[in-house]
Amino acid sequence: MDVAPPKIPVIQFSGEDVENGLSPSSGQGRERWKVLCRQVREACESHGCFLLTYDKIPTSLREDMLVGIKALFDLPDETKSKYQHPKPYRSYQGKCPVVPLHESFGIDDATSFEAAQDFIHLMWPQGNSAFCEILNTMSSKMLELSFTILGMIFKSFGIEEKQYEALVRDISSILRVMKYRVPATEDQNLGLVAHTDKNALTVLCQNEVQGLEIVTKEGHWEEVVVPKDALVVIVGDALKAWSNGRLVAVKHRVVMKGDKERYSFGLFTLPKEGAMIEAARELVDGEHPLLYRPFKFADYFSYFVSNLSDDALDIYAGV
Ligand SMILES: O=C(O)CCC(=O)C(=O)O
Ligand SMILES: [Fe+2]
Repeated sequence: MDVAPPKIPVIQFSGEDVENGLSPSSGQGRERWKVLCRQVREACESHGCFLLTYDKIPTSLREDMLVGIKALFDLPDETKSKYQHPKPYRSYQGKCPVVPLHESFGIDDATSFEAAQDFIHLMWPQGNSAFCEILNTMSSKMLELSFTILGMIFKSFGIEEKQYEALVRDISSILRVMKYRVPATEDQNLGLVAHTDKNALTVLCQNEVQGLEIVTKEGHWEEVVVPKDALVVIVGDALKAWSNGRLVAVKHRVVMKGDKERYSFGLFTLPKEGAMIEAARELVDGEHPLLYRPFKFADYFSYFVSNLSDDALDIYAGV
């Protein structure tokens, strides 16, 4: 008898759950919050990702964002190519031979109005204040959500508040927006090559076109069927190292099927330039010996960019 593969966990919480969980006055709310924190941690331990429905990122904002992104990719190649950045994974990337279906931009700290404005101004010199506002609001909401999720993981591991505060101080973000074209032939349907995210935590949002796949613990590719209103949360290498390998940095890719273009965007939280990643003391003991030496995230990232190895974290920081 075939055993159905374990399903990717779906977790639901609301802005009210977050408030109740953190407010000192609500006993019941705090209990529910504890359960949610455990669900989040367990999903990150068992799958390295989960699907989330969360009402503080309204559907209308998601829709406006997707409309704006489509208009962005509809700009002439010449305009899009003006976005060049010295750091990897930011500059406009289009029709690269390895992933010809994929186009993307990466905007550092789009949560700052000035950064969002600079980007918009380069793409639309005549102005596009409506999309600037949407991009900035969406990034800020996604960053706040990322901090909430990181806080939930810390709480569930029983890690002191001070360490969480230090992590938050040391985090910045990149907003990446992506388009995947419809493949001309079925054998050329790879939208994005298999990889683990190098950053701490990724929160992804997509249009109705599915395509994301993850490698299960059993080593099989499994499609992530994302419900219409859900977000996808993915653990990256930095968080895996910080958790001393307790959380899984799940390998994933995008495979295009059907005849519709896929649009997605993700908020990637990552340690700031110069920040160190060091396994939390509470997560290292006799049963869980230290797996990764302390390292500077930026150095690890440079190492990855020049080697592009699948097991970069183990090779670079494994003890
Ligand atoms: O488009 C997607 O849903 C996935 C994107 C992704 O995995 C990435 O940019 O790292
Ligand atoms: Fe990814």
